[in-house]
Amino acid sequence: MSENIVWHKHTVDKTARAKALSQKPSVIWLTGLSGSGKSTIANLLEKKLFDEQFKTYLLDGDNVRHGLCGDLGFDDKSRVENIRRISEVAKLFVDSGTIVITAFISPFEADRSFCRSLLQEGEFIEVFVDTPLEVCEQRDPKGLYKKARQGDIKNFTGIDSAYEAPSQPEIHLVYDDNETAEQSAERLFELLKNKGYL
Ligand SMILES: Nc1ncnc2c1ncn2[C@@H]1O[C@H](COP(=O)(O)OS(=O)(=O)O)[C@@H](OP(=O)(O)O)[C@H]1O
Ligand SMILES: Nc1ncnc2c1ncn2[C@@H]1O[C@H](COP(=O)(O)OP(=O)(O)O)[C@@H](O)[C@H]1O
Repeated sequence: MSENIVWHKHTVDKTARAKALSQKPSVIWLTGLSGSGKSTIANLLEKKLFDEQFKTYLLDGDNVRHGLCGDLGFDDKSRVENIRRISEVAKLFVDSGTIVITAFISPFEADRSFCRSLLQEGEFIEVFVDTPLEVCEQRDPKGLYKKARQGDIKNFTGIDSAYEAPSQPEIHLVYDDNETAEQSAERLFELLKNKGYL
C-alpha cells in the first residue's frame, strides 16, 4: 500500500520534456473488436507520425500480453487488470513527453474511463475502430473467431464475452467497405490533425 510512500517531484517534468520534443504528449487509445483493424491502423498511424518527426510509442495487445501482462487471461477480471496496467504504463509514457498509441480491445467503458482519469484534460483521445462483428469474423486474421465458434476458445469478445462500445469517443472511425487499411490510417491521421490533437 502507498500510505508510507512519498511522491518525489522531479526538476525535469512533463512540461519540460514536451517542450524539448515540440509536441503535445497524449494517448491515442484505439478500441474495437478483435480483427477490427486496431493493430494494423495503429502501426500505419505510428509510421506516419514517426515520419513527421513525432516521438511515439505503440503499445499493442498481443505484444504486451507476451511480457507485462503475460500472466493474464481473458476472463473479465483479467481484462480489467490488463487495461489497468496498460493505463499506468501509458501515463508514464505521457509523462516522458511521448505520443502513445494503444491497440487493445479494451471492452469495458469503465476501464477506458480509468485511463482517461489518470491523464489531464485533452490527453486521452479515444478512437472507436467501429468495424461490425460480421466483417471482423469474415476477416478472422488469426483464425480465432473460427475457434471461438467451435468452442475451442472461451470468453471471446463479441461471441461469449461483452464489448461495450464507446458512447462518446473523440474519434469514431466508422467502417468503410471500400477502404484499405492504409486509407483508414490516413483518415485517422487527418482527423487527429483537423481536431487539433497533434
Ligand atoms: N478470448 C479472447 N478474446 C479476445 N481476444 C483474444 C482472446 N483470446 C486470445 N485473444 C487475442 O488477444 C488479443 C486481445 O488482447 P487485448 O489485451 O487487446 O484484450 S483486452 O483488452 O484485455 O480485452 C486479441 O488480439 P486482436 O485480435 O489484435 O484484438 C486476440 O488475438
Ligand atoms: N480498412 C482496414 N483497416 C484495418 N484493417 C483492415 C482494413 N481492411 C482490411 N483489413 C485487414 O483486417 C485485419 C485486421 O486485423 P488487425 O489489425 O490485427 O485487427 P485487430 O488488431 O483489431 O485485431 C488485417 O488483416 C488487415 O489487413
